[in-house]
Amino acid sequence: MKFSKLTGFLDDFRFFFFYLKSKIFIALLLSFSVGLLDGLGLAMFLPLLQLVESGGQYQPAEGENNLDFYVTMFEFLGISLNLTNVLLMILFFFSLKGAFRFLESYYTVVLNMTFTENVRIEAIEYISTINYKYFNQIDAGKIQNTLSSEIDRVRLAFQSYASASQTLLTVMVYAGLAFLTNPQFALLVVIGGLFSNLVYNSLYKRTKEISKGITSINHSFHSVMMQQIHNFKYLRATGKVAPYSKKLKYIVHEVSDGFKKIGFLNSILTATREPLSIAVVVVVILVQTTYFLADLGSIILSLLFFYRSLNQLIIFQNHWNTFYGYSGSLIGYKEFIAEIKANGIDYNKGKDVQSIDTVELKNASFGYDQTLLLNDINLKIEKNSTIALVGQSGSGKTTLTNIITGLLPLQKGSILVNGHPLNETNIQQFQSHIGYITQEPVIFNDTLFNNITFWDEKNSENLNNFMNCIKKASLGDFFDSLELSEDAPLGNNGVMVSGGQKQRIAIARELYKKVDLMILDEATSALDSATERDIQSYFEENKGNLTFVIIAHRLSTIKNADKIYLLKKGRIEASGSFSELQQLSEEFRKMVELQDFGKVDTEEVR
Ligand SMILES: Nc1ncnc2c1ncn2[C@@H]1O[C@H](COP(=O)(O)OP(=O)(O)OP(=O)(O)O)[C@@H](O)[C@H]1O
Repeated sequence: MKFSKLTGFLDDFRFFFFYLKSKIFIALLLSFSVGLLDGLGLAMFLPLLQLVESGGQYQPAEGENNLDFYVTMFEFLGISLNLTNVLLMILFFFSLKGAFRFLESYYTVVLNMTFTENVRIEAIEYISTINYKYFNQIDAGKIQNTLSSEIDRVRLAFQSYASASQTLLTVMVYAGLAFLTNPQFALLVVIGGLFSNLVYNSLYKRTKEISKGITSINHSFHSVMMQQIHNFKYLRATGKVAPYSKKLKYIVHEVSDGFKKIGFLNSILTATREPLSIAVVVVVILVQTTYFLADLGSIILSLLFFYRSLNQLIIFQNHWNTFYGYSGSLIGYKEFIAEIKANGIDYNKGKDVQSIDTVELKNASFGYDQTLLLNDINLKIEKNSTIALVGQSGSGKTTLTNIITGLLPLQKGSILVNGHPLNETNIQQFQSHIGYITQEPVIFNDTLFNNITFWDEKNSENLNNFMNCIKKASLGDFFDSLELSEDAPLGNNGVMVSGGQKQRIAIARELYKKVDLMILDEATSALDSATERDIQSYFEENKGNLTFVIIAHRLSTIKNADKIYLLKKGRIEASGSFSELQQLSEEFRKMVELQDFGKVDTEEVR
């Protein structure tokens, strides 16, 4: 094993040890015990052969035989070496080996499951720390693929690594016993092992390269597949399902080709190993019988150990190549976790937030790169006030709400929550007081009850609360029409409900949550006029009891806002009440005129 290989092996060991601690050593100890007990049992064949040879009376063999001490030890313990005792000892060692084999086998399952569980939990924890800015930039397919198939491949990598380590240890036990029996054999085992390793080295390298390739193709497969599902309606309606599927099929072929190549290399390894090891055994026998005059028992026993050792070596090499086959995923997973660590935030540290009273932005600037999308923003959101953000499409309204909710970090300036810097505040707690109703309502593939209560227990208090929110969000008629009432499923992305219903369900969820700060991002865009009026009147009723930040393209929604901010290219162009802004800003006046304000219309300013 070259030095770089050894450090690679130790690196992987460190990685697995991190998840399993001393469990790894227990598993290795069990494998060692199995090998040793097997060896001890086999070694009893030596006195057995000699007993048979000498007609029942044990006579230590003449010449080189390092296992004699073992036989003498039995005599020392007062166990006389007659045929019955030797046979009983053989039975004893192999029965004990059976018991240890059971422990080893079961413990290996425990080890695998503990590893998989710990890795999955770690991945879930790390994913929950990802900051939104990084999330916006990362390929969603990579996250999905890592969490599903890649983690599984990492599990398989560990499985083969553990099996390889266990068999390697057994190889060493047999080699050690062979060495004790006859050093020449041991030397030949080592030479044989090194020789076959040399032959297979390039195959290992190639397998590793292909495996890395498969991991990256798998990422793009998941990415393309997710997009197909996400945009299925569009693709179906515009006859683009088939051309898009072509992309997917191409990737499927590529993955399959990669696996075939690995399979081909594995087949070479499987097919050539036995002839190669037999060739080594033949040479060993020839050398032993021609040049060394060891006694027959010692030769047979050494060969037995030697052959077992080689067999184990074959198994080891198979596991090792399988490990290489999955090592691409292991590397990918390590890189993924390192990337997430570098882009993660501890959302649960900092000053506690019991409620949101004020949120203030001071000279706040933000950009994904050098280009600032928000520039020198100053605004203060007072408790129970309603502020509105207006401006043309792309002016920065959504980005500003992402800053207010702590989703995106500022590049310059500061954000204060209740007068305290947000970066020293417990963001998780702060966000738990925020309701967010977006242009695209978030619907989970679950029941109406779970969608609104976020999987709360279904007791009478929560059900009452749920029904109140249903009524307040004007979902009463919809609810009455449901055969399964609160248990009605909403389907994937809410396909079983209309756009307006989806938005009202999202509103009901925020009402149930009892928030301090409600962000409405064009919340009424999918509602019909009547429903819009209902929701509007709900906001009117709650105006003064709750803090609202409203992004509204329809100016009718915000005519009573306490303060309206007009955004232009990431800057606040003007601010004031509706009438103040009409006087202050030509642009706002035009927006009002364009919407023929006075009627509740449906046209949008974009
Ligand atoms: N993830 C992103 N990476 C880079 N630029 C982005 C990203 N998201 C938004 N932007 C850019 O930021 C600018 C402001 O976008 P934002 O969504 O805040 O505008 P908006 O006023 O809410 O628009 P609309 O009314 O159309 O929703 C746009 O120029 C947009 O291209």
